[in-house]
Amino acid sequence: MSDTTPLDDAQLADSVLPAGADPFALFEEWFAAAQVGELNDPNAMALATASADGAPSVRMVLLKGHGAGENPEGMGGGGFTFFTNAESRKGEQIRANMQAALLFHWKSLRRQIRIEGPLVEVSPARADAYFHSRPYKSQVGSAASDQSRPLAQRQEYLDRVQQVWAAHEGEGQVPRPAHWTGFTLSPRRIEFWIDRDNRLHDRREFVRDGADGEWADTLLYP
Ligand SMILES: Cc1cc2nc3c(=O)[nH]c(=O)nc-3n(C[C@H](O)[C@H](O)[C@H](O)COP(=O)(O)O)c2cc1C
Ligand SMILES: Cc1ncc(COP(=O)(O)O)c(CN)c1O
Repeated sequence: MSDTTPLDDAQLADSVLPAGADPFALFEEWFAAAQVGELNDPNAMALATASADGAPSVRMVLLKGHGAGENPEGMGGGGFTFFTNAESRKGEQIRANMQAALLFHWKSLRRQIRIEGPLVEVSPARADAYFHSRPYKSQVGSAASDQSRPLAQRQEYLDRVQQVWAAHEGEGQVPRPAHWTGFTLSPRRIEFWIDRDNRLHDRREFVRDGADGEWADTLLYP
């Protein structure tokens, strides 16, 4: 027989996602909690892109810049930035269709954030700065990788790694490959989801028309 004990006060409590909140501020709050509560890569997020004809694909990337202070190509309005090889599969999809969706799921916190909007490439100066802030080993690994293209055998990649390593060891940094860059998602929709007992979850979405638009928010049925 099913459990028919009455819902308790915690389950019947109102939403913990305040109406009229600033979604960037709420993101910062949850992201800070994830730094403490999530074991590995609290900045890991799924990045969904789609081909020109609308076929979606998704993979994990790391968030490397975020918040109201992000300034996608001078349009302002904040954003969420990741870096990648623009000649990869995702890079080709982004070139064909400059929009994406991001998903954070912090399992230990039982929280999810979904973010959607157009993408803007970061400036070459910012891509350089981020690329050179990475450890030498990571610079080498990225520069030697034709990300997402077929590799006949792993040794081929390892040989390229050795070559790039030796070529730039003296300077201690690798020139950034022109195709290694970053993109900032300018959010048009941000949704916060928090687990509540018995699947009586709590969701609030924030939407705006443009990078300089006002946020409007509403609760959603879980
Ligand atoms: C936790 C995690 C973080 C990752 N971060 C990145 C990243 O920031 N940039 C990146 O290009 N690939 C990253 N990767 C690898 C991608 O998931 C993916 O394998 C790669 O970018 C190729 O994707 P594509 O073929 O769709 O272009 C990460 C993988 C994991 C599991
Ligand atoms: C291929 C690749 N590129 C980039 C990153 C992002 O991390 P970082 O820039 O800190 O190396 C990762 C992290 N797993 C990765 O696997």
